[in-house]
Amino acid sequence: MSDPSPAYEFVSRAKLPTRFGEFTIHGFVETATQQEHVALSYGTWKTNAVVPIRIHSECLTGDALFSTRCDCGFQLEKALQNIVEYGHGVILYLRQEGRGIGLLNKIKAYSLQDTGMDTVEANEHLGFDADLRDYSICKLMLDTLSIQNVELMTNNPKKINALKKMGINVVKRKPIDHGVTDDNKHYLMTKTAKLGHVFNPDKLK
Ligand SMILES: Nc1nc2c(ncn2[C@@H]2O[C@H](COP(=O)(O)OP(=O)(O)OP(=O)(O)O)[C@@H](O)[C@H]2O)c(=O)[nH]1
Repeated sequence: MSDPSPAYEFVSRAKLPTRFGEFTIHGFVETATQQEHVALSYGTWKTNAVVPIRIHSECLTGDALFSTRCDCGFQLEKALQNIVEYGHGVILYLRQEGRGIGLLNKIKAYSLQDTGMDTVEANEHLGFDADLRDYSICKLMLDTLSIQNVELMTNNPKKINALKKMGINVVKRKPIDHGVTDDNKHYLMTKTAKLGHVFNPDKLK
């Protein structure tokens, strides 16, 4: 009997010079949905090294359109800088916009937040769970990049648990609490109170 088709596949890689330094971009696809994801790697490492990584969920508004409603763009920039300063590392950029509800639903959720709901209430009002993300593609990405041990840049314990469950050794968490603005303070407080995020309370004053 032939093997069932894999859930995810590596497709191709290429150089990606950026404002921060020269990365390599690695493309992956989810076979069932054809959803595309990328990993950005910088530098080299030995297989058993502890590699600094960030798992970053797509946020078109923050990552590409300079929105200050969230901290996403600031975190992405800081992670790229950290990796270049460190000399090597990886961003796993997952195309799970709006914590998995998609761009247009995120705009609907923003619209509800403009009327006073918080980020969790808005998702639920639209009929979604607060967080629909799935991190399983990270295993193929990390295997493809020969990474077993990581230092994870995050404030989100769910990402740590997801990596541990897939057998990745999370040696350390590096907080990434950059980019607090008057526009996103309430959002970050809600994530801390309702979504389990670990955030330095002094930064939210
Ligand atoms: N539904 C919804 N999604 C949002 C909102 N604001 C930002 N997002 C999405 O939230 C996700 C944030 O992703 P990340 O920054 O990787 O994840 P995180 O859970 O904040 O964890 P860390 O940043 O690693 O601490 C992105 O997919 C954004 O598009 C919002 O108000 N509603």
